[in-house]
Amino acid sequence: MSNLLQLKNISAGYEGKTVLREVNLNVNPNDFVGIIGPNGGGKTTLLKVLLELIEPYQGSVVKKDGLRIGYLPQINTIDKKFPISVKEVILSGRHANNWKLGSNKKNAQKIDELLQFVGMNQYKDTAIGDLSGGQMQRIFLCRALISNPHLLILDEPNTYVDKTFEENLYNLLSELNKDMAILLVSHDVGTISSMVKTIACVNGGLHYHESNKITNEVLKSYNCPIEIISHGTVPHRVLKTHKHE
Ligand SMILES: Nc1ncnc2c1ncn2[C@@H]1O[C@H](COP(=O)(O)OP(=O)(O)OP(=O)(O)O)[C@@H](O)[C@H]1O
Repeated sequence: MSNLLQLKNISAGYEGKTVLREVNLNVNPNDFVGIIGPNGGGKTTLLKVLLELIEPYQGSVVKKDGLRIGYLPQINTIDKKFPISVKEVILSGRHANNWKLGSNKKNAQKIDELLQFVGMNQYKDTAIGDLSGGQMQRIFLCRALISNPHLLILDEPNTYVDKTFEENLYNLLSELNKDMAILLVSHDVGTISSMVKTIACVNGGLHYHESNKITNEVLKSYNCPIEIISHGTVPHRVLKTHKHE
């Protein structure tokens, strides 16, 4: 198959409660899909299904043979007190894909290359807990990349990233997208629209839009009145006053 990955008619949730209903999604090489949706809409659950961290109630996940996935989790799920160095965190990404780089020398070279890529060479031996949220996120990006993935999955990568690195991150992602497909979960609807190629709205079901234009129709699947405004080069979103049922 030419798809990297297919979700076929997936329903999934927790303890018998359904969060995702009849979701279909195809991911092809060089796709760049922005995943948006309201809080609790099931975006992270969708990623867990893709990563086979939870088993769906119904449907199947079909992966291309040998598919390697790099995953950057939401940083608030990470225990900052975990006693492990930057270098060790990056290396731990190899195991996620059973990916062997060979000699220690090759590992060290690859780590240096990745740290250079995110501008953090001097932090190789620092304890992960001593980094700021933004720095930690960059290290977890290196971890996601160490196995040369075909598909990179990012859950809210811009939550902690400082403004100076944010633009840098988007440049890095468009560079990476030349070699790999990217799925990016973000609340920042405006930013997502300027970077991604297509949009998936996840709100129990999944609505796929073959374009990166955020139209009224896309926003309707959010069930919140959102307006996008542009401020210099960084678009913002505005929520009008509204009540959730
Ligand atoms: N481990 C869990 N056990 C039970 N319920 C869960 C678990 N994880 C998530 N949920 C519930 O599943 C629903 C979807 O959560 P999920 O984290 O997938 O949403 P999300 O779209 O990623 O939200 P957010 O934008 O807030 O990150 C929520 O109602 C949440 O409370």
